[in-house]
Amino acid sequence: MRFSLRVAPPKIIETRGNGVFEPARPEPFTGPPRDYLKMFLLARKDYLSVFRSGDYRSRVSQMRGFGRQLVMVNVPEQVKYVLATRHDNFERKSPAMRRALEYLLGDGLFISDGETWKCRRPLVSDIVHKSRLPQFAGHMEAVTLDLVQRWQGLPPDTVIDALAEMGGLTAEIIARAVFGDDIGPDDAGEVVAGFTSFQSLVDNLNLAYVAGFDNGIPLLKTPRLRRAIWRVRRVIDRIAINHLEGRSHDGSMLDLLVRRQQKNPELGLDHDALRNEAATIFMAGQETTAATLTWAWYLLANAPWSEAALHEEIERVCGRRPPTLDDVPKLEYCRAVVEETLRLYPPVPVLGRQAREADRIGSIDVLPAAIITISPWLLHRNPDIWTRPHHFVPERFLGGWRPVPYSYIPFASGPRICAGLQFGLTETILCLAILAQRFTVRVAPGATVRPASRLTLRPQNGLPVTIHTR
Ligand code: HEM
Repeated sequence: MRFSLRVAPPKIIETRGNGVFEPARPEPFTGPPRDYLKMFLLARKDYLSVFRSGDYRSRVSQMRGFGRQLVMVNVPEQVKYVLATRHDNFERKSPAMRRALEYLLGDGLFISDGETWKCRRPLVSDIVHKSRLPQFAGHMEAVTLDLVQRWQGLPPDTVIDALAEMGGLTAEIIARAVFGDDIGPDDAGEVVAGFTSFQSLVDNLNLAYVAGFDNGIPLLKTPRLRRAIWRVRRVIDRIAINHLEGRSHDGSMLDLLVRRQQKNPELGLDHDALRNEAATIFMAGQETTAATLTWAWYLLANAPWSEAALHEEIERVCGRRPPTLDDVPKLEYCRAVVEETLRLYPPVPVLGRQAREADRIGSIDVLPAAIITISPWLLHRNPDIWTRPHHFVPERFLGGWRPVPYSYIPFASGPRICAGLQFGLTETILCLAILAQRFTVRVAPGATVRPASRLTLRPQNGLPVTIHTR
């Protein structure tokens, strides 16, 4: 008899018809409660496949094994408790997240904590601040209009991967904002491919934590992992070095960081720290917006009534001239599509934290070093909070309606809220409007869409689409 450690992924639920679209999601897990091996094997590849239907409801629950405690929080008030009220006790990322990203990001803001995070957070928030949006929006508009030209030259019915296309688009935008440089499609493609391969190689879980190491242990650097890291870092390092050696003064984010350090040497940002922060902003800002745009195309392609409302709004607000930053506040429906996309497919579907000290969340006593997970995926589909939780209904975000506090957190919340929230939201709305004005996007016949959560939530095998000029 052959013993295999492979487990079949869950089936996908996806329904459409009569003006209703329920987009792809995995069937809830139904295995026995203590089938830890199966759950472990599934979670390594995709967290979403171990959620049971009960996990979607409002509750704080826990699992214990090998002396370790995993607490899952799916109640808005308790989400507030963890992310805001007791931030000091829960600010630290889970060992799995820290270990998964440390080779790429070093001590960059996304995975740092304690004094390093406290010192760098105001610095990074300042250089990506919304007051700088007019400068960044110039890059967003220019790069998207280049893509319009490229798509116009595609032979009819060419099948392309929307995830790779959106990855290239957002890589060029964020590269120009962070490095002030045009990295060009080849280097952008290299970064996107490197990060895709990196994601497929790192585990969602760090087994060493379960074996008693509170901080997990570093990942094994296999030749494939080394190569994936090298592909990303080679591009980022080359551009960063130009700045660090004083060859670029262009008002880019890295340029500002270098100047802040020169003015305030007590910040102690050495060469590596500057490069790590630049790489962090690049990675945090590229992958998330690319995934959001990709999911938005998938949703619109399957909801023609929503696509028509979007086209009508763009025409009413902009006529035939390309949308710009000034139009963004008027593109209310477009914003609603993006907000609903972030509800259904939050690019960071699981926020993992580690308790410093003992604490109490709801009625559960939390042990030091316990892992706390808050899943925007579960929270955003909680039937106790949302009506039609699995359906695509952008209209719910119209007319100034706002969700229950701490029930909608695609950018997290509290002191560690996404530093690039305004950048990311504006970029997604603007790119979507510019492209949707000129094209409709259709999912290629026969393509199956399977959402899979590794570091970010993306369609597992990309999103094959055809592009049609309007
Ligand atoms: C749709 C787009 C985006 C989404 C959904 C998103 C989401 C998030 C989330 C959920 C976190 C917190 C993760 C955690 O607590 O574990 C985060 C952190 C962060 N994001 Fe974003 N992000 C987006 C775009 C951006 C952009 C465009 C930038 C930069 C220009 C950026 C920079 C950062 C940084 C630096 C952090 C770390 C903040 C800290 O730990 O203090 N993000 N983002």
